[in-house]
Amino acid sequence: MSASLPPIADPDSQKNPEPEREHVAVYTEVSDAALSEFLSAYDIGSLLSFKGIAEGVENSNFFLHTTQGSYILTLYEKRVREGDLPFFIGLMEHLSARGLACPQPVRDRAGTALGQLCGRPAAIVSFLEGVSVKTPGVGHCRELGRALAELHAAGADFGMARENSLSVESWRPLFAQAEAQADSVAPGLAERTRADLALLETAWPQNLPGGVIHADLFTDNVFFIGDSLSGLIDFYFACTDAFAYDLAVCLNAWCFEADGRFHRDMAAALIAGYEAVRPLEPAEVAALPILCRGAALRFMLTRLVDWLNVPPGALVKPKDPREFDRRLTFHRQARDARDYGRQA
Ligand SMILES: Nc1ncnc2c1ncn2[C@@H]1O[C@H](COP(=O)(O)OP(=O)(O)O)[C@@H](O)[C@H]1O
Ligand SMILES: N[C@@H](CCOP(=O)(O)O)C(=O)O
Repeated sequence: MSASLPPIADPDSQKNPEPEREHVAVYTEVSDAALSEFLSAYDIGSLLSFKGIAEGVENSNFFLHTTQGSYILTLYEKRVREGDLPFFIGLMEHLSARGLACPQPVRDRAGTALGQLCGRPAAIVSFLEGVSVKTPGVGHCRELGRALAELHAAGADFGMARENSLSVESWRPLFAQAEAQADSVAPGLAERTRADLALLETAWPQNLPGGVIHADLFTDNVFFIGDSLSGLIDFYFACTDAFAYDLAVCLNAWCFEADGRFHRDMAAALIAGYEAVRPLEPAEVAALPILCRGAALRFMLTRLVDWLNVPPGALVKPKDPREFDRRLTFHRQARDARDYGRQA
């Protein structure tokens, strides 16, 4: 399947951002015969229906309804390193066994949770009820903060580790791929990014409390039923890093408008929800502004590289790097955690 994209390096073409997910993100077609053979290894009943899911960027996802229930089938596409899959699958198994509302991988009769389908690594996970919120409020942020701290606690005795391949050391090489064209996306972006990189590489905090983090807990990866958080999905950026960095990712993802306006009340609720479960240590509180600035730069850079490198026939419209350029304007002037709504 293919879809045409607007010219990507023309900022005016996206002055009024359109919905970000307008293309079907199913990269691998799965035939009935291939699916039947794949499912014959599992004890999940017989197939009632099967449908590709448009949302999502990285992988091909399908809803599966069987006589025993609902599931998600994921075919892992090229951007996910195959060697990382045991970490992701093992982590979801671990967290769901600890009671966290996240997808639970389903093992086949041989006890394996990772198989092969249509030439791709593939897994079936439990279906989570709920919907993601497009315009979160204070209550959602408080719930999110709680769930994030619960995730950090539940991951404490997980036996595997995975380096954060998108942490500070990766940002300069990422920027090198985009530097020459950065100013065509936003005037002055290259110079601003050079200055941010220089500062962050010097000031990036080390030795903060850490463990397993989600690292991509944006609104599309969190489900709610009514006002209650019902599940966390998409663990495919999860890694071992500072807990407070995960909080910084969430502050960026949940507490800003696309135009850069900051919602202090939502940030305060997010931090308070987190601290109701796991109080931050003084070093984490002190590091919050720099962590938020780094998290914003990380998403600006990955978006920028994608924006400038849309492959022919791409199925998914790239996300706008300028949203994070605008957030960086806020982070550059933040002095301490009080600017993010944390009570002193
Ligand atoms: N366990 C799940 N339960 C319910 N829906 C899911 C589940 N996993 C994925 N989905 C659906 O599939 C979509 C894409 O999943 P996601 O993991 O975000 O894909 P990608 O890694 O490709 O971005 C989600 O927005 C959601 O609608
Ligand atoms: N959250 C990232 C992009 C990753 O997309 P996801 O669908 O895998 O969460 C961003 O906003 O840049």
